[in-house]
Amino acid sequence: MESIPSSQTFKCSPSHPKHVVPLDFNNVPKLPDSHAWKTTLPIDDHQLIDPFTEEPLPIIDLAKPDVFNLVRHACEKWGVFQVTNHGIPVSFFYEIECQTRRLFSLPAERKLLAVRSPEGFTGYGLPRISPFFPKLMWSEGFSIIGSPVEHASQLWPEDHSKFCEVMEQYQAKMKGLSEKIVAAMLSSLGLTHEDVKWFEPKNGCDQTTCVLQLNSYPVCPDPGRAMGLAPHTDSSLLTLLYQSWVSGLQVYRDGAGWVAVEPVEGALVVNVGDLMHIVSNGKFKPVLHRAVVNNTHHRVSTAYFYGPPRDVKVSALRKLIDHAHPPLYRPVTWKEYLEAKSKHFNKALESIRL
Ligand SMILES: O=C(O)CCC(=O)C(=O)O
Ligand SMILES: [Fe+2]
Repeated sequence: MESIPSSQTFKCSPSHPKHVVPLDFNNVPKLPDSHAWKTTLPIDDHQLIDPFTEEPLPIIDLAKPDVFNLVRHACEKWGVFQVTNHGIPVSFFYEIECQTRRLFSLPAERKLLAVRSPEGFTGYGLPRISPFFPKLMWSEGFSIIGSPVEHASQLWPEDHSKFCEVMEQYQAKMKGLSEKIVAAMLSSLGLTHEDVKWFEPKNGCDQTTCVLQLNSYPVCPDPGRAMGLAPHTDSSLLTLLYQSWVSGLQVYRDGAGWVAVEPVEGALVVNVGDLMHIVSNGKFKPVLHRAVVNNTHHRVSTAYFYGPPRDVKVSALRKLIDHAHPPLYRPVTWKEYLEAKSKHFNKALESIRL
């Protein structure tokens, strides 16, 4: 069984200049040294069930009557589950996948027209976690907050309206579903609407700034030595991930190693993020996950990072605190937490621990 490769060992000080652009993956016949990770990553060394409990990764039908129990179990034991019956038609996922593939199939020089600026949050570029690792990842991304029109018009001066329309519709659908799943997570802990008023829009004004991240993992000449996306937890309350039909996502189970999250048609993967861990006062675990690559299929995924309104201080919910369970972390806004993450990465939670 593979020991956990890097979440414990990677450096917390950025070792790359911040503004490095992705490779032109189509023109690299051999894995360059910059992208060859030291350890061979046995990509087949993962399992489909937890070998200790023999439990498969939970797939939860949101229309089931016992959904709260299932959600609570999944969030406490796994920090990740897949959802079906969520109300978003499969045809819509095909549209988002089609637009995502359309973007990443553009020639490298065109994608570079929409590159994310060093201080920016949106546009085309490397995975944001790249500075924390000694090697580069075999992937490229495109980040969207709200309307993607600014960068999309750089990619397709004449022909970006369909892309923008699909991306905006997708964000609206993901937001609605995220609200529903967060409510289910909190209800599963015995909390009511009254206990969690903070994630509702104030004065009719919605101040959430969720991020839609399109990921692309091109076909790789040496997948056993490359890394698609290095191990990390998400900084969100939760993340909704659509991973198309190509496998690649793996989650880490303590003592058991990496477990593959196999694509299920029409299902979405739900990751518990760091902020949900704070809100639940440690009851729900943020899932450590990574993406591996392959030498036959170009994989894409879309990750929607859902968080609280910008100015809200996130802290353990009052009903979850008592003498035996004091608050574990100091209150932080999403912005403050992202700053901690960009400085301390996998030690960010520790850095706000009380
Ligand atoms: O592509 C995947 O399966 C994982 C993506 C992911 O973890 C992320 O974008 O944070
Ligand atoms: Fe992630």
